[in-house]
Amino acid sequence: MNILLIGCGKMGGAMLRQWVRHGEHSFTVADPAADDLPSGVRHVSKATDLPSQAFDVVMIAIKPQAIADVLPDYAHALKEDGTFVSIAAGTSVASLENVVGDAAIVRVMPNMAALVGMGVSGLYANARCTAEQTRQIVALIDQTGTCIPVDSEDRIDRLTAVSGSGPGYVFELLRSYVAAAEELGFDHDTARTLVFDTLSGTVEAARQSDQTLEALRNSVTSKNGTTQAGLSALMRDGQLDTLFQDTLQSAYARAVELK
Ligand SMILES: NC(=O)C1=CN([C@@H]2O[C@H](COP(=O)(O)OP(=O)(O)OC[C@H]3O[C@@H](n4cnc5c(N)ncnc54)[C@H](OP(=O)(O)O)[C@@H]3O)[C@@H](O)[C@H]2O)C=CC1
Ligand SMILES: O=C(O)[C@@H]1CCC=N1
Repeated sequence: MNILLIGCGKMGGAMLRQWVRHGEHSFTVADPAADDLPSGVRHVSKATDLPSQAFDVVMIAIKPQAIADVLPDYAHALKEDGTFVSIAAGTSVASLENVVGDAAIVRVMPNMAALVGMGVSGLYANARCTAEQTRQIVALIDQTGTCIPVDSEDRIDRLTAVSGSGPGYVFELLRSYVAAAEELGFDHDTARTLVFDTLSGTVEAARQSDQTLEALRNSVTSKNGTTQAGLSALMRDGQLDTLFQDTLQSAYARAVELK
């Protein structure tokens, strides 16, 4: 497919690098600020540099607040049977239709793990998308990690709170965990290795196990042992659950505000 990427910042740039690595599609980037693009990617800095109806996919990867101003200039570049794909948080299909009219529109919510080809994305296609258009976009997003199609737009906003914003929570957890390991006397590099390997090894063990997460936790918690002492400080009589619930609800509420 011939794909136009509007905005090539942190998220669009991460996905683009995976797509280029797969080598299946042609890309043009429209972003005045973009430099250091992968080789083979075309760059335009003005919408007027683009021919009409040249692209199978126009991918919107700018900030939600900029879409209404920027997208109208690029809408002419999509083929009549092409697909608009938006990765913007919140911005609804209805808001996008207000800008581009009645069109095939797919909302995708990726996450920053796409940087290493391990992203997880939700995908919602509006009623104007044919089965073939949806299949093509699912296959495209699969190249950045895992793609999970959902059948309601609200699911995309909920998924934004879980996995779209998820790397932000995980980076912060890692920062705090590493800082605590340093407080306990480890140098920074050793603290990073201990925490990162504990995290990634434990996630993999959980993925490969058929036991519940609660059973796995209990299996490493000796009665009156060190893990029990640590966990009772971490869980604080249910406050950890409340903290995660508040975190996800706050992110979801913001996605709804951005509609
Ligand atoms: N970051 C993340 O983890 C995730 C982000 N998203 C969504 O992805 C979108 C982009 O976010 P993110 O990559 O973080 O943001 P960035 O600011 O890193 O990227 C946006 C890019 O668009 C460029 N841009 C601004 N105006 C224009 C224009 N008129 N034409 C073309 N390009 C323009 C910006 O340039 P300049 O910097 O000069 O303004 C920048 O390079 C957002 O809608 C966000 O909701 C979704 C999931 C995860
Ligand atoms: O913080 C944001 O709004 C974007 C969308 C999901 C992750 N980052």
